[in-house]
Amino acid sequence: MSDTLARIVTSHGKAYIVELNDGSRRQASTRGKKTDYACGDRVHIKVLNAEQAVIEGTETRGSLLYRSDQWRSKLIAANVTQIVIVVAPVPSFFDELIGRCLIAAEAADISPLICLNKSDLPQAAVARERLAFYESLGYPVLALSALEDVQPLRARLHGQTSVLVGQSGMGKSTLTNALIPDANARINDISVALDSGKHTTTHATLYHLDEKSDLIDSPGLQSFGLAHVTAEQLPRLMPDLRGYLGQCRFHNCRHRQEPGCAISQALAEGAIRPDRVALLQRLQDELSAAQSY
Ligand SMILES: Nc1nc2c(ncn2[C@@H]2O[C@H](COP(=O)(O)OP(=O)(O)OP(=O)(O)O)[C@@H](O)[C@H]2O)c(=O)[nH]1
Ligand SMILES: [Zn+2]
Repeated sequence: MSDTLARIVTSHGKAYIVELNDGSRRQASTRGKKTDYACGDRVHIKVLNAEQAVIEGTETRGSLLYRSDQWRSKLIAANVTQIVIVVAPVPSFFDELIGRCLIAAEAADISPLICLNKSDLPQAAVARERLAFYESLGYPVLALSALEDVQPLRARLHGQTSVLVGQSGMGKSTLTNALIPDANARINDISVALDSGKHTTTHATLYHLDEKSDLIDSPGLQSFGLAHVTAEQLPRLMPDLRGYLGQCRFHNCRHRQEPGCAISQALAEGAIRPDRVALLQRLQDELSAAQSY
């Protein structure tokens, strides 16, 4: 038995697969009831034999993505450096989801990339115009067609550990399959290896795109909540609102009906979009509800 470093490449309930530096893999379990490990975690393990290992602890994480709602929060991916928000002209995408993903990325200190897929469709021009707003906030937008060529995206994934997020129908699976041709087959192998007959739906898998680039795929990443952000933090995570912080008359301003609110004033003057203030207020309300549980 020896102590060594490894990376969690699959998490599936309490069962994990870890990859050692030599590229070999082991099924791994944790000590006791400890389950707060995530796909992408760099961990210390004790190798038991050619098939099995025990996870002893994790290295400090560069970032951590949660899936959270009012009631609970679950780790899904660690050490992610980039969130790719996949949108498409058809079906139409929601600014709400883009806004939430961008805030989550800011909160976790992960770079976001907005990827406009299906740019082969005629409706792509209108979608591009809608996305110009996010570009004006400083977020990169990449237009491509998963059916024609994923190379532009592959180039943007280089040197990163990325995750794809997006509404259903935007083309995440098509993109993933184009980037990792045998992804489905590998997921089946993993399910067989880890699933002892039970149905465990939450799993995340890390794929190597090349020596320096990884892609984490997780069904739980299609939408992730923001319950780990505080209501007060929110405007700081929105680049168009950030500049007004500290300018309201009251230091604990909630940016609603308060007199002397810099955000309300900017809204009245047309300097901020109404849907962005509406998103701020909706998230504030959701977070207050979650925190009172
Ligand atoms: N025209 C066009 N169609 C595409 C493109 N990429 C994906 N599609 C189509 O869009 C539909 C949805 O693609 P999926 O990859 O299943 O979308 P998804 O985001 O994984 O959706 P869920 O599985 O529901 O989460 C399919 O019919 C694809 O063939 C593209 O670049 N151009
Ligand atoms: Zn205010």
